[in-house]
Amino acid sequence: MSNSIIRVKNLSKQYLEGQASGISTVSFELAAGEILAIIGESGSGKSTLLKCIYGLLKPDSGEIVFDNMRVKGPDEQLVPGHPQMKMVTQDFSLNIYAKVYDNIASQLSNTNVKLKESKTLAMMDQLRIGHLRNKRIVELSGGEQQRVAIARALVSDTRVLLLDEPFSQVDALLKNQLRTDIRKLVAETGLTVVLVSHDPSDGLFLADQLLILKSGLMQQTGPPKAVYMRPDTVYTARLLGNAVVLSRNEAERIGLKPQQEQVAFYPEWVTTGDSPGSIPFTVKDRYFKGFYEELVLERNGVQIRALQLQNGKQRDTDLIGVHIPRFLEF
Ligand SMILES: Nc1ncnc2c1ncn2[C@@H]1O[C@H](COP(=O)(O)OP(=O)(O)OP(=O)(O)O)[C@@H](O)[C@H]1O
Repeated sequence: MSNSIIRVKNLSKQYLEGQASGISTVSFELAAGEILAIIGESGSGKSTLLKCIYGLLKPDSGEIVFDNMRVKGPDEQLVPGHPQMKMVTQDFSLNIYAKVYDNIASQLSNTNVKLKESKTLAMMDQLRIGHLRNKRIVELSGGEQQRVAIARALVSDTRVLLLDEPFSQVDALLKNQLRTDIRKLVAETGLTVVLVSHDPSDGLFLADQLLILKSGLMQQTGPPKAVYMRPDTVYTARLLGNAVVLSRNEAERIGLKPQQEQVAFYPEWVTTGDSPGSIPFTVKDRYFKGFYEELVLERNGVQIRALQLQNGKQRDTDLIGVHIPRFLEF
């Protein structure tokens, strides 16, 4: 990748000698203006990787290169990392008694007061927090504080923004708005973003690239749609789409004919209804989820899950015809 702004090569960081904790030989490249989402279950090493990229943690081996310059760790310089790379953590690290404007403006030097003011106001406009200018941080909601923290991180000509669980403190509606705002910001400014989330939908919606971590090891990277549709491992299929995973024997008991030892499919790949060739399953449970319903289905002692749109056409029957047109093999 010729225009990559961040290159991470064989990065390893173990906290305890001889024990698997931290990350091991992680490598990736990220082009300027792209969003990378690091996704993995709890304890998989997401924060460790982000802290190493930011320069907060000294890796045991490997390197991080920002714009062709090696990022220096905490043992090498007083303020580690790179000045054009900023991180927003879950606690936002804002001065809670100071006003919104001052929290943001404090990131800029006083040598040109007019420029300082115009940059701060422009950044506040971009993040739609201009009306909060004179409010103190303690008077803001979690979502508003999130916007201030991002504005604060970006105001000083930042080129790479690192976000640690950026949506953990906001409700679903606000989360959608913030995710859309971040995408817009990246499209308008060419900003590069690396975000860590335990919620795969953040990565699927926002990212240009996903990096899947398991126990500190990289499982797969690639564009969200490609990784979702062709996961390399059962772990990734479960993580991204809560896939149904069956052994070969179980798969055969519900009429599938796999070649490999494990089969996985997403619940939305299962079609229900009495189409030709469908196989009858017993409906064990129905979970109302709003615009769709999740069904737990059983045949020959094997349970699977399927989704049904709540469009008024579905019937509340105990037996249902099932067709599984596509499945993955591992
Ligand atoms: N300071 C530390 N000392 C010892 N072990 C640590 C330290 N920080 C993290 N670890 C261990 O390293 C592993 C990765 O932790 P990390 O915080 O990077 O995971 P994570 O994917 O960000 O988890 P979560 O989603 O729960 O925040 C875990 O096993 C964790 O217990």
